[in-house]
Amino acid sequence: MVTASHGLLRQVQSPADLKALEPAQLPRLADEIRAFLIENISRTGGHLGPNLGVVELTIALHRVFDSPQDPVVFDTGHQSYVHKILTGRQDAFPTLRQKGGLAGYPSRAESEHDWVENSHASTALSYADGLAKAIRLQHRSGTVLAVVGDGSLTGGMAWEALNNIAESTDLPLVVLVNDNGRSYTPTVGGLAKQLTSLRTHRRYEQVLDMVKRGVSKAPVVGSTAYDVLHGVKSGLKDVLAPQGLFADLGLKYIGPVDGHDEQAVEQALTQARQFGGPVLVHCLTRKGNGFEAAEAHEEDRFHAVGKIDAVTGRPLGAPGPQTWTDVFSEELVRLGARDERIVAITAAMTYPTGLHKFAAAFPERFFDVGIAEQHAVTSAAGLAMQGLHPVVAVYATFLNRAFDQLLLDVAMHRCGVTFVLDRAGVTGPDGPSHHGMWDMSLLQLVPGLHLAAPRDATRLREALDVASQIDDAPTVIRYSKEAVPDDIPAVEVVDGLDVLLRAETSPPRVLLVGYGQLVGTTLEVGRRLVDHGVGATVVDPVWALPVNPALLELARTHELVVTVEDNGVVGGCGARLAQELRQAGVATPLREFGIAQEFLEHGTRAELLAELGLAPQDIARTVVETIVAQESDLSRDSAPRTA
Ligand SMILES: Cc1ncc(C[n+]2csc(CCOP(=O)(O)OP(=O)(O)O)c2C)c(N)n1
Ligand SMILES: CC(=O)[C@@H](O)[C@H](O)COP(=O)(O)O
Ligand SMILES: [Mg+2]
Repeated sequence: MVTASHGLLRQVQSPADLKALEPAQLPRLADEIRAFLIENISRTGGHLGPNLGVVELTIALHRVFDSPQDPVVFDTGHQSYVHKILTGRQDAFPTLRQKGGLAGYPSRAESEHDWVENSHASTALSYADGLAKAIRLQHRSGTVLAVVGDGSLTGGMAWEALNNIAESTDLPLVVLVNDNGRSYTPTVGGLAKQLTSLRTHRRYEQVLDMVKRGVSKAPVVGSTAYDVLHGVKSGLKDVLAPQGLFADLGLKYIGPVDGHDEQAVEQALTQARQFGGPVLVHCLTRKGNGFEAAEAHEEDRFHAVGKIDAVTGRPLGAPGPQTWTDVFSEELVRLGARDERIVAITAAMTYPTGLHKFAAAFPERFFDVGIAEQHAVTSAAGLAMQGLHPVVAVYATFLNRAFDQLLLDVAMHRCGVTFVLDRAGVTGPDGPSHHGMWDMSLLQLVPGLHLAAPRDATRLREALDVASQIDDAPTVIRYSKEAVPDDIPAVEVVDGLDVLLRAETSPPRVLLVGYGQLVGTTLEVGRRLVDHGVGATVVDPVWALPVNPALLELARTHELVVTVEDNGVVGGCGARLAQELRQAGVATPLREFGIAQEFLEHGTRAELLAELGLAPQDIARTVVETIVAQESDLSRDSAPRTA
């Protein structure tokens, strides 16, 4: 939404328009962008805090660099709204993160100025390394700018890239570190300490002031504050040893620069771009800057908000229903009180995964490792080897990058580690790299792994208890982003299978196997079939892996098996059950329903599930069509063959 108070902003529809502005106009532009962000994101929801923190530095980078000839890459991409505002997409903001609307991350389909769409952190420097090498190799002009947050720098990939970048002297690459001291919560680890020391060193503040006042005539590029101080006849007596993580790695470093002083950032980026080799510009910013409610929000500075009041920042509407995360959060504290072997690990997502209650109750048994899922998993293996039972809580999609660690560091060593995958299945507004649609397919490859997809809170609690007692293999519990449904009781239990609906007709025709959040849908399908006179049995194995042999026996007595899961269909639980049926010689055909194995755009979870044909009525219709087709095949095959 663009109002009259955005007069100056309306004039800026491209980086060229931005470059044409006088420096004296930029503070007003920054104010208008902040107002625009608050007005729009308070209505749509989104990453308000991160974007309020990058207003000035995004203005500066688009005045210094010539996008898209100079590729600008955002790490994680959640902080690219200002970039979008300045590259001709202001009018689309009322559609942010909505189906068919503006993506919440860079989108190559939206703009030539967008490069990286993956919302998984710590990738930007590797992309930038490749982009810069290509420019150099092809003797093209252009300098790559990578914008990376302090949190994303705690990811291993970032250091793999820095290790390569640091050895080069002529790579056309500038790294802008957006250091606001936080991921959601304050950034952890030695890196955070290093950044803090750079940020708070007494002399650096004076250097900061000098750079700001333009006192320093000495080239600040390629030097630490030590050289700047030496080069400046400013009477400063102290000298600073060339210090700091980045300088020690051999990277040219400029900073720290006040990331809310647009001219200071412009000056630093100008010098860095001219240098002709890799330079790291360290900008200090505040997440949520300019919105009091965000800056005061202790938990995460409005990292990701729903619809809120644009003045007070308070959530609009009544508080939502209990979520899966809420149930897990409380149950883990109970489990931790009962079993002191339980320890918990997060990868910089304490609150989003619900571990904050466990952390408060058992601070010495809680570990935040930063955005470092691979490290989290193998560290968990170490904890398990010493007799503890780690619970690693991550969003399902982020486990992808730690698959090798789970397979070989945990499972091969028969370590009892429990993985709790939040946001499993279709998530919605965060788009293709956020849907938790890969884990069931990946994890069914892991020998010995147990995977539970609870259908309700009671099953989640039970699964967590069972998992905590399995100490010779990985256990996985997955649940979606939605509210937790009311309990769905079993009408009977057959060899570990929860029977939710027993066919009245004899023989029963369709065996419906539901998994996790879609068990409710599966039960609704069963009821529709029964209403149409098709005998249906509905079961929930709860533990999808290993496959319960009782499913194979039940399948023998039905004409068709139907599986319904909130996971990609390729390699999903349906595919795995079909394989087990074949291996057991059970000829009953199986029809899988799940997420099409494609990159799904953003939208609401309900919209996307319906689009995938996972609404109960659609599944029921397809099942009836399948049954009818089977009947006609049967009658054709059994009809006497005419000569
Ligand atoms: C691999 C991975 N793990 C977790 C996340 C969830 N996540 C999104 S943004 C974020 C914090 C990023 O912090 P930082 O890089 O400092 O950026 P800021 O939000 O502070 O601008 C996290 C943990 C993610 N996107 N990718
Ligand atoms: C950018 C990122 O990875 C997270 O901030 C994500 O957007 C949060 O998703 P939820 O809103 O589902 O917690
Ligand atoms: Mg940060």
